[in-house]
Amino acid sequence: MDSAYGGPSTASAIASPLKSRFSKPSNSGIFSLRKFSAVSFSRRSSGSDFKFGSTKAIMAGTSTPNNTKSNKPKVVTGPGGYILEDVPHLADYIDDLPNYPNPLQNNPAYSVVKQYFVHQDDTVPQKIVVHKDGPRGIHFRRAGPRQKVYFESDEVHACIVTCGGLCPGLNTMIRELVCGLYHMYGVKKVLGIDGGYRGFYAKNTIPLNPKVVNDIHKRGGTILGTSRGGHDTKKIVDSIQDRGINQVYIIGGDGTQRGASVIFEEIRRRGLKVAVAGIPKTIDNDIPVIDKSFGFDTAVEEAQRAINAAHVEAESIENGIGVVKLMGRYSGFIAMYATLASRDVDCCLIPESPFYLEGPGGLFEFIEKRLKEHGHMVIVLAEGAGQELLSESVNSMTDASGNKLLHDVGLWMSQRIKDHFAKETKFPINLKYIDPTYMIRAVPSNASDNVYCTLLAQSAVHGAMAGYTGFTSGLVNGRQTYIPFYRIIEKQNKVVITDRMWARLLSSTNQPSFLSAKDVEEKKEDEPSTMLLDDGPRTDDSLAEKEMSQLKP
Ligand SMILES: Nc1ncnc2c1ncn2[C@@H]1O[C@H](COP(=O)(O)OP(=O)(O)OP(=O)(O)O)[C@@H](O)[C@H]1O
Ligand SMILES: O=P(O)(O)OC[C@H]1O[C@](O)(CO)[C@@H](O)[C@@H]1O
Ligand SMILES: [Mg+2]
Repeated sequence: MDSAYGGPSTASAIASPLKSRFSKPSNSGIFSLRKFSAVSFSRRSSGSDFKFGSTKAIMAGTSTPNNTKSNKPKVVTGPGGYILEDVPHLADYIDDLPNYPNPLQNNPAYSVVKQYFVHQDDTVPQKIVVHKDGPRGIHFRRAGPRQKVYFESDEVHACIVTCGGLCPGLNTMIRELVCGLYHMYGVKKVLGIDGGYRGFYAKNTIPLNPKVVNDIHKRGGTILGTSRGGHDTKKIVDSIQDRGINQVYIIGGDGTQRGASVIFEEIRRRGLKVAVAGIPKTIDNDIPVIDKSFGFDTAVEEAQRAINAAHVEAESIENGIGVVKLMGRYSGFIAMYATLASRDVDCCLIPESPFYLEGPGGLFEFIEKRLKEHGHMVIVLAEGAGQELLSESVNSMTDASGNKLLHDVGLWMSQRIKDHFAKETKFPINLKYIDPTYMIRAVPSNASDNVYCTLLAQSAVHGAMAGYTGFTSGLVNGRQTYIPFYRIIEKQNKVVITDRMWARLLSSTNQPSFLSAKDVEEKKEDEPSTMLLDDGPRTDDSLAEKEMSQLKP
């Protein structure tokens, strides 16, 4: 046990934060660079630096091939419009870094698995729907164990930190990282950072081992604690350096991944042999590129309970209306998926889809129509929906991380509906408002998220052991990948209301779209397509695509 900056501290000071939290109860889709092997192929043994025939390894934004000490995106191009947006490697900026055979090859559990090791050239396409003559597009490095590792097991000193809001699965993720490090690679030194980024320099650390984390996945929250704000890059990296930490696992949402990216840049600037791995966490599912974030499935499932209660209340009384508010600050994924899953919802309102209350085609008109048809209805709204309608009193306050604080749209909406039907139409309604937001976020992860956490955690460990750094471990088209930070932080994932998924929702609820034909045209021009389980064209991106086209002669 050690305290901030590595000094000793009393056991009780360290134990207390942990104690209090403890006391609460085959290759389809994979594109391989080997397909280019007809042309000459070579690779430096120490790093991830490509040179093969017609495929060029370059840093986007520069015209200098193999400029690996640059902090520009690492992009490899190949025939047919193939682009690999690669992740940094420690050997890119540390010369003569030794490598070692992966200890997993002596582990009976793994050595019997045929092709257990991922080929170093396996990559995963971001876009799986392609046209016959279209470019192959952007790919990411496939995650998984490599033949060679760049850390000896007893040299590794790992740390884990959880930042931002809670999300189902945080404890599972911590558990799987610890167990993955211990059981797969024999790593014995793993520290938990207490209370988010600020814990690097302001708090004590928590020693972690498989025994300590054994059943934490059964509890919601995070045994490490979390926080917003408090990111001081210099102090964090000083602390990493002072403690001799050489693998940093950072679990958090978009803000956290931004923080991880600047930590990585500072570590690279100092030339430290420290691998930085991000693991995307967010109940809102607002992180781009990845199929979905862990905890999202659990949130959608848990939301069903609230929607069901709202439905039971609404149908038990004349002209009953159940209003349920779900999380989703800027992205309405939970509301959209909970609505699609439940089938009891008559209207779903999300931040991406503007709506209005009064007049023809407005929400009040729709409510009256639905009540006359069915006698009851359920409205689900994401917390960020309709904030512009409350704009007389725009909330300019932010939380410690700089996220805008929102008004309670659920309460506001409920009152507006009550007022409208009481004063203006004299149409008697019975409205019940349910806000299950924090209850949903605080539950333990479900079975599917637990499995997902295992995959993400093990991929992150394999990546760090293999010397990759500055990456987020993420699922792309159902495959584990390593994604460079700049792709994860460049924008937020949002529901695209001109995509098929939102159209499916509209046809399922039969609610108005609140959009005119002109609005739809404008939206189509503005927006990329939805990233979650949608088979529409993925027209988002691309920093690299743009940069690559600028590089073309
Ligand atoms: N641009 C940034 N640079 C450095 N650190 C950042 C940046 N943005 C956010 N952070 C830090 O990341 C941490 C988490 O950020 P935030 O509170 O926005 O949550 P998040 O990771 O986005 O998760 P969620 O939104 O799902 O709750 C905070 O400690 C914050 O200070
Ligand atoms: O109240 P808190 O804990 O700061 O966070 C609330 C926010 O966190 C989120 O759950 C994202 O993690 C948002 O949906 C929500 O707006
Ligand atoms: Mg966020």
